[in-house]
Amino acid sequence: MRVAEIYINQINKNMDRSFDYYIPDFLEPMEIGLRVVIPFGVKNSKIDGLVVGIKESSEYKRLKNIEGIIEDYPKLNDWQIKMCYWLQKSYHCLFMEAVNCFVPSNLHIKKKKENGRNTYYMANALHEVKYYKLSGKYFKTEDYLAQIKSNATKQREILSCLEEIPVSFKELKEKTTCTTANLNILIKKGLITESKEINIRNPYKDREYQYPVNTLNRHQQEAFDSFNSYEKPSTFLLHGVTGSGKTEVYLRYIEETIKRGKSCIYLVPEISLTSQIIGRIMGRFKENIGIIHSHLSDGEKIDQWNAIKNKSVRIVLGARSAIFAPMDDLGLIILDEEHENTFKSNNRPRYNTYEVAKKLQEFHECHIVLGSATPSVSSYYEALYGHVNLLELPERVKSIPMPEIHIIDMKEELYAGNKTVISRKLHNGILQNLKRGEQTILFLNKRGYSTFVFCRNCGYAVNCPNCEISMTYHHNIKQMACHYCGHKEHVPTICPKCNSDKIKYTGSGTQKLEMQLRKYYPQARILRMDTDSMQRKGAYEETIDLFQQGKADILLGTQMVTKGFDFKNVTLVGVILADSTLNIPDYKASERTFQLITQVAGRAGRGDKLGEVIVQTYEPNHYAITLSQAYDYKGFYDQEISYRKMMKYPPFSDIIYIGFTNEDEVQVSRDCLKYYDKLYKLVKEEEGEELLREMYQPTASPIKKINKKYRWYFIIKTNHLLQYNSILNKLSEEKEIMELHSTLIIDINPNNIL
Ligand SMILES: Nc1ncnc2c1ncn2[C@@H]1O[C@H](COP(=O)(O)OP(=O)(O)OP(=O)(O)O)[C@@H](O)[C@H]1O
Ligand SMILES: [Zn+2]
Ligand SMILES: [Zn+2]
Repeated sequence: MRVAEIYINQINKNMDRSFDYYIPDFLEPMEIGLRVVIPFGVKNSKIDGLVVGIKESSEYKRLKNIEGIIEDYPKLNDWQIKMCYWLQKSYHCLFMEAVNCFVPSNLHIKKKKENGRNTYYMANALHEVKYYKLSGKYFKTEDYLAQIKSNATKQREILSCLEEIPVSFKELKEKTTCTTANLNILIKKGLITESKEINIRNPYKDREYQYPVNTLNRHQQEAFDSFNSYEKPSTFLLHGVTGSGKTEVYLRYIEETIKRGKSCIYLVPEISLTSQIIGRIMGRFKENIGIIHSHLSDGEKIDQWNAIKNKSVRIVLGARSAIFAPMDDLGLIILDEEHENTFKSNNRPRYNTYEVAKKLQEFHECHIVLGSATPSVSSYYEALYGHVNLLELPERVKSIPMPEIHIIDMKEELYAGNKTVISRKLHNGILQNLKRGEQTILFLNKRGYSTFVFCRNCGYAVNCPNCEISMTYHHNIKQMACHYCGHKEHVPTICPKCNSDKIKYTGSGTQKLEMQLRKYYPQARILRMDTDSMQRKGAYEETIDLFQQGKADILLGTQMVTKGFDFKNVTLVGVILADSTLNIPDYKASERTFQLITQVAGRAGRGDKLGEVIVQTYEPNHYAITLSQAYDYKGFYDQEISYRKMMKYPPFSDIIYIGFTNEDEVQVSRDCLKYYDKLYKLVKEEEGEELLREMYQPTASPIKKINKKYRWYFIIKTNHLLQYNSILNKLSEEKEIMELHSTLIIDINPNNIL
């Protein structure tokens, strides 16, 4: 018997290797990529696994046999298995965690007996519907009946009720008492035929969408022609100002790719998966679209998988996880709003979607298009000096002017006696807009009500007991909540430390802003959009629809309101406090601030009417603010890139974050230091001084504790990522490291290290 190498479907670092099993003859020809059921452990419990290799013999003795193959389970192709190994090694995850990116992991495996053998199938994949009809061999029902014994009552029953028009199994079941076994016998005898049809569970299928074709303007045409002139798989950065019609260009790229007989993946940040983008793409391409996001059930994922595999889906639209769609003939990957940090995964595997796309390019002849009004500094750098082709849309469609941006120094507001969070200019703007019936978007990067509750007498601040970070007061629940762990607490009326009753609330979040707006502008219809108000399913789409239809005057919210919206009647945008992103201790804080201001400003004046933007800040001279005011992307890029170069931040290095968490404060520091020492030794032995200099000392994390777990970390700022990755992989196989009590997190170029 031949031998199969099998990874067990379990997320367990001690099982992160393959196990050998015999392939019984009845399961030949076995293939790599199939899902099988095997006995495992002393109890021989049945468990499923993935075949990753097949060989003639094994170095181990007394192997167990594979029990069966799971029918209907998506088979992994060669390139997908290679991708899994690459993900495992590059992002330090378990092999099975990588596999789970490609296929649904929660299998409801069912067993059935067939010809005396166990066979397995998946209960989730029930939405594949089977149809039966008479085979067409004979003319009359009597002729069919003549082929079988008179005592085979069930078979006779089936034949009597079938015709040459297919009937679903469900319908057949209602009329007869047939079983699949009865049907299979009839199929074998050639009397009936079976066909399968996938009933795709697509919630968007029945909605009517339209997005008429726009004739490309000169810049769009150039971007389109340039893309078309590349034969070999290439990467592009489409840098187009807000409202320049990037979507239209993407849709043309897709159309072209489909024409060439290839398939497309269109990725957007999770939050932008709104009816707006879905409507545009469905409106243009109708049926052959699959929509993948993190809220799909496993059954729905399998449906999508099958539809992609049998080519009834040619375009996949989705958030970052859709990059793993099983397209064998991929021709194009689009990353819309490529600067968004949601393209980096914060869970294992902690992959970067763009890097995954580049890896896919090695297996498929596909183009990659990155698009943004505010490209990440790293992507733009690549476009200037690397292998990325820069395409530019420097103006808005129909030459609509960019809205004018005003900077308001909030210190001056205070001197002038204005103690509210709304400057006089913004106030007048809102009033005027209400009068004219035009819409306003207000952006504040903090949710909740008051962001800081403290005692004015002794300075005691209310912190989360689990996280050692200040809690935010939420007015709707009249409680304080921790934004890291969700812990809730009543606000003390008396200071627990000094018994004074001088408890003060400061700092303003979206909830408080909403209450203030309702007070100042009682006539206004106001909508709030943040993670608190968007918890209910469908709330997001509803809010956007209401605003789109003009049923509200003001939309206020967190980052959610800054992205991608194309509302023609918005003429005023206010940034309540630009500083909130600027003061985060992160090397990307300026970049993030520039992007947020530019993006939210870009929501104004997209129709016939002129737009205006008011940015409130305490740091009116910061370059991220002045250069966004001037719409000077290139100027911002130049300033930022020289700072990155001086500090050796990406793109001039990669940052490897190595963190530990543990409920025990002493243990976590000990484990972190131990790991650091081991790594230090290994790097010294294998690589030498140059790499050692790239390691920074371990320390407690800026947020010392989250969710009751203490945190320590160190970083490596490196130009030798590949060497480090292989050393880290080696280290994680060492017994001492595997036995550390603390949880280890390795994150390459993380979104943040707080
Ligand atoms: N060639 C064109 N002629 C006229 N209108 C166009 C053309 N191309 C696109 N549009 C329209 O212009 C508007 C803005 O386009 P789109 O939303 O694609 O901009 P964008 O570049 O993606 O902007 P943002 O980065 O702000 O999301 C849309 O309403 C779109 O239908
Ligand atoms: Zn006090
Ligand atoms: Zn907490």
